[in-house]
Amino acid sequence: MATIPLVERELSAKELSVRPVVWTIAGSDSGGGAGIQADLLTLHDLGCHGCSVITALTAQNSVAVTAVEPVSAAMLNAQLEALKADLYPSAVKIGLIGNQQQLEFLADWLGDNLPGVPVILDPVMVASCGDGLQSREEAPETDDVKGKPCLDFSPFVGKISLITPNKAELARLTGELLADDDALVIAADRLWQRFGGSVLAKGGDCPWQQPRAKDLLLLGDIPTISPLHRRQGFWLSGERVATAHNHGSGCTLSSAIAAFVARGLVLPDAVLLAKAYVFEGLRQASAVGKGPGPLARTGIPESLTAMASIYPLHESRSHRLPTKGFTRLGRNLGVYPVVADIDMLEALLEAGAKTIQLRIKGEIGPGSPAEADIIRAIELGRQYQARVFINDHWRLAISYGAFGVHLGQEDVDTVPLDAIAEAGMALGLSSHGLFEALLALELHPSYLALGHIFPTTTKEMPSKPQGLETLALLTKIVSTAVPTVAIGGIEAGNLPKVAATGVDNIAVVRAVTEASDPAAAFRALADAWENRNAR
Ligand SMILES: Cc1ncc(COP(=O)(O)OP(=O)(O)O)c(N)n1
Ligand SMILES: Cc1ncsc1CCOP(=O)(O)O
Ligand SMILES: [Mg+2]
Repeated sequence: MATIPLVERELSAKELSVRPVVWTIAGSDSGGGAGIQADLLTLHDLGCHGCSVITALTAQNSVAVTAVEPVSAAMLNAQLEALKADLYPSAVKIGLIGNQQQLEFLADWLGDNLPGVPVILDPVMVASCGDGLQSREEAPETDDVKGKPCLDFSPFVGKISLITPNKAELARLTGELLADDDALVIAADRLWQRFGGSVLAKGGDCPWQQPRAKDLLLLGDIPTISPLHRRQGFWLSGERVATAHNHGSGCTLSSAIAAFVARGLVLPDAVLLAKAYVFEGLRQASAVGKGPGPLARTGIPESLTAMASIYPLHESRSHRLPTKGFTRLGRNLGVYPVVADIDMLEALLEAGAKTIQLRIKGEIGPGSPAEADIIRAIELGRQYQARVFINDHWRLAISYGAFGVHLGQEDVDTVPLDAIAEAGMALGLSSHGLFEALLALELHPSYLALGHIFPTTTKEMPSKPQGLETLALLTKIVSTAVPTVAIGGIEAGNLPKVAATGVDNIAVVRAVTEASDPAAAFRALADAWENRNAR
């Protein structure tokens, strides 16, 4: 099936026809900076086809909201039914809801008609110019952000994937007075417990967060992310952009999240990309009217500098950052076989492998044959002057002076990384998507594995295959910082397409281990990889 490339912005007519459909259910901003207008610009810019369900008309410009008029219940229903009949969505973003009656209707309608479709709810209550956006009787004018919520969002409980309140909205939704990060965490947690799904509590309007702004991401029980990160909280810390031109930033963020989710990214990856998109949009924003101007539309973010830094809420990995760095490697590691058998490891070294991994799963007892294999693999590495990585068994790797260790995300919280660095060893880390890649980068590994690219039977994976487009995007984002290794389902037939993503290296299991002649299969892959740019 043709898809729209995540990294190339020139789209062919065919690619345009495969844009995923995303609905924005929101208010019209006559000024063009926020609401439906911002959402449609965002969705188009991010390769989606945006459809709109208008909840309310607002008369506004860049300095004030002068009138708000909810559409009738019949009109709301007609828009939803028209779209459902022909333009079924891959994701839905909800912004301004005109009144309580609309809210209740929407919650029921979405539950009944779009089961399983991801819904991103931006609980819009106040425009960036400070004016309330619900009709007057719904939102009595007040400066007190702790006041009663304008709307009762409880009909959405259990029906949304993500809710994205800013500080003022979080305060109103929870009735909490928010004056510091501790209060923000408590309030976001309450919302999380109440709504299910995930919460992104935005910190841009938290005056105490200086010089960086931090959003709190509380992830729900998402089956397609690592169990390690389900029901966990993370701070996403980003540079504040000094600009007055931020009109529609919340709308842009939530519609960008919906766009990336519709394009198949898991929620935490979609949130990070959307945050980077808003960051770039703010950096390049300029005035249109007399007040705050709209964000620029700058396409899918590809730069590491636009990405937020991630810190687990309950534990900072930073204190485990080794003072000594891990061995630095050049970009080119050669085709990287991952094997469980010591004789095969030797045969592949003989065939010219310069980077190789011994991957023996399970406990290894002292004096066991598996321990002997690890010792032998390390010796062979010295003999053949190759980079031999030991998977998982870091104690043995340190004891016998291996070149390096390969660890998964689940290991980095328990393994003393200092000991690996102090031993002068290299560290390879796994990642399954952007969120994990950025988490891993905080530890400055020697290389970063990006997987799994294609379906694999070698290992049971909770995540979906990343595919070539995501691999290309991840490579663009991280490869300025670390050598990259693609893994998962890679073999001679798909090697040219993998090479075209720009990833630095490939790692393979079955393509070598299941070949009738593993050494010959390795040599053929190595030859194809070395000559990848010559074809
Ligand atoms: C090069 C390379 N990339 C990824 C992995 C996977 O490692 P991990 O996530 O620790 O899973 P296991 O291999 O331990 O099952 C790898 N081994 N090598
Ligand atoms: C260990 C591992 N980690 C991510 S994918 C994978 C297995 C890759 O094996 P194969 O090359 O046989 O698909
Ligand atoms: Mg492992």
